[in-house]
Amino acid sequence: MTTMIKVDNATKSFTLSYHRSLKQLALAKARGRKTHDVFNAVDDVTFSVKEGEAIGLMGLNGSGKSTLLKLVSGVMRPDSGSVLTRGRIAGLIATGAGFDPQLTGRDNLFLNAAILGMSRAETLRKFDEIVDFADLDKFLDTEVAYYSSGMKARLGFAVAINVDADIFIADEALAVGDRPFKRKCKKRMDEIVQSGVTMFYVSHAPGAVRNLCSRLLVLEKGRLAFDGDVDEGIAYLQYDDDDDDEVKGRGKYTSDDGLGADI
Ligand SMILES: Nc1ncnc2c1ncn2[C@@H]1O[C@H](COP(=O)(O)OP(=O)(O)OP(=O)(O)O)[C@@H](O)[C@H]1O
Repeated sequence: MTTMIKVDNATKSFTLSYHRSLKQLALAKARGRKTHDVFNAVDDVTFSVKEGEAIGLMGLNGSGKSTLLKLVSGVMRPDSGSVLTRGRIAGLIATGAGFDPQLTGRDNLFLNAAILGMSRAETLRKFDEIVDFADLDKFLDTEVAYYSSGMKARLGFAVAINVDADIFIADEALAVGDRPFKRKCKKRMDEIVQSGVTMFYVSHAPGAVRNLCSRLLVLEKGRLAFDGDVDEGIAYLQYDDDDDDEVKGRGKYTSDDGLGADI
């Protein structure tokens, strides 16, 4: 089967600066104190994803999930190692990025679709489906400046989720929609997986990962700590489904963030 994502020894470092003002920085330097630290947000990560696989990515806050997703989506390049992908990548990352508040929902729909690589003809073909999905009919010709944050999110999701892609990546963006909208997104993501599109899904919700994914990657402090069966990975994380609020083992999870199991 074709390999769609190939990540080899990928490392991405960030600089953590300890001082905010120039004065603080100068004082720290004069006193011979450390002014910054370099750390690996993604640390020597290697894995590959085959066509049609649905991969979940879990880990504690700050473990490097979003950074890894940015490497896969091409938003960032690794400092060392390599990240190769095949085909068109789309997904729910930074949905609605590039919205112009002075333009109407309709104009922003076309603008956003263009940013995501859709031609005008493709957007016109999918227009009704996108509007229907966003459920913003009455407000389509209202300036986006007057949209609630939920309405903006719906429009952004509706466009992103309708882009034809070979690899679909989603970064827990679904957590902001209301319950019926989350349900709609879940159904659409199921359809995307069923249609054979490769899925890369970042979530803190074990239920959602169980429902959608056939394999799980777990990041710990930037390193790939687990790669395998979803249930085994969730057990590795020591998540207890029956106890939403308790902090256990490697982290705290609730079953109702994003696409929780209860949907
Ligand atoms: N642009 C950046 N510059 C500096 N540090 C960054 C940058 N982006 C992320 N980091 C740091 O890298 C680490 C990993 O962040 P990342 O957002 O990838 O984690 P995450 O696993 O997605 O977390 P969460 O579950 O909270 O979304 C964190 O310590 C974060 O502060």
